[in-house]
Amino acid sequence: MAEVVLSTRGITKRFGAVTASEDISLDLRAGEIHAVIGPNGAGKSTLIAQICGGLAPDAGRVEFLGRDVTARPVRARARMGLARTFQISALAMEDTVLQNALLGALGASGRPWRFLRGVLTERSLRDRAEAALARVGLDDVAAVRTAELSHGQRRLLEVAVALTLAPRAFVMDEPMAGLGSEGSERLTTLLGSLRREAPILLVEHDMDAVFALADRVSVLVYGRVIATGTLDEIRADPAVREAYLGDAA
Ligand SMILES: Nc1ncnc2c1ncn2[C@@H]1O[C@H](COP(=O)(O)OP(=O)(O)OP(=O)(O)O)[C@@H](O)[C@H]1O
Repeated sequence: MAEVVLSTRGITKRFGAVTASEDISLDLRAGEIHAVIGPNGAGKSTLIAQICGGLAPDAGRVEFLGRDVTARPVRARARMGLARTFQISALAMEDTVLQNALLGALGASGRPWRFLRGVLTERSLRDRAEAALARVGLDDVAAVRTAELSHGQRRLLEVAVALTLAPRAFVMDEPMAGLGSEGSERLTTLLGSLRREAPILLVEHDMDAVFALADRVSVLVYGRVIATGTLDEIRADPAVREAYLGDAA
């Protein structure tokens, strides 16, 4: 079986009376896209926040590249190669496409932000940013202000920013949200090829994308993983059919 790159073990998080994550153990293996699906409020965002370091679990641990990273902050995990894309865009809209990619490359280099001005002329960072833009097909709009991009292009730029980290794993929070069919097809093709570079934990509502991309799926309901398996296993699982997919599955 492929190496486990990222995992949670018994992650639990409570907000008052609500248990948003209950004893969640998940693995992301080399080469795979592992989708996490679940209805609104199932606890997907809370899970991602604990995996990426924005929220500390009440119990359990997160391991990345064989290390316990539970106590490490977001930036430390990012520098290890844990690349996250956001549900709500974190791009600087007034900056150009290339500048956004450079900011990602600078963050990955671990250097302080005051070196930003020098970055525009520094070859290695520029190369890294330009390579990431080419990888997602945005090299021809590198000089364009990010605010002028279409929604779909911004999603691609987010992936490019994540790529500048030289990622060892991606965590993607609803990358298909708000995309039309052309945008989703383009992003689906890109994500399908990215799994060879680094595995993807894909939190996604768009079931077409999940069915097209996922090697395995975990179904989250009321903070618990009720099933993990291949698409066929998930489709056939009676608990999943009842709780989430309904008879249409
Ligand atoms: N900071 C918080 N304080 C209190 N309750 C919270 C907090 N964050 C999340 N919750 C609760 O935890 C549960 C899980 O929320 P979460 O946002 O993780 O779900 P989700 O699956 O990401 O939902 P969606 O698909 O709507 O984004 C919900 O009942 C939510 O109200």
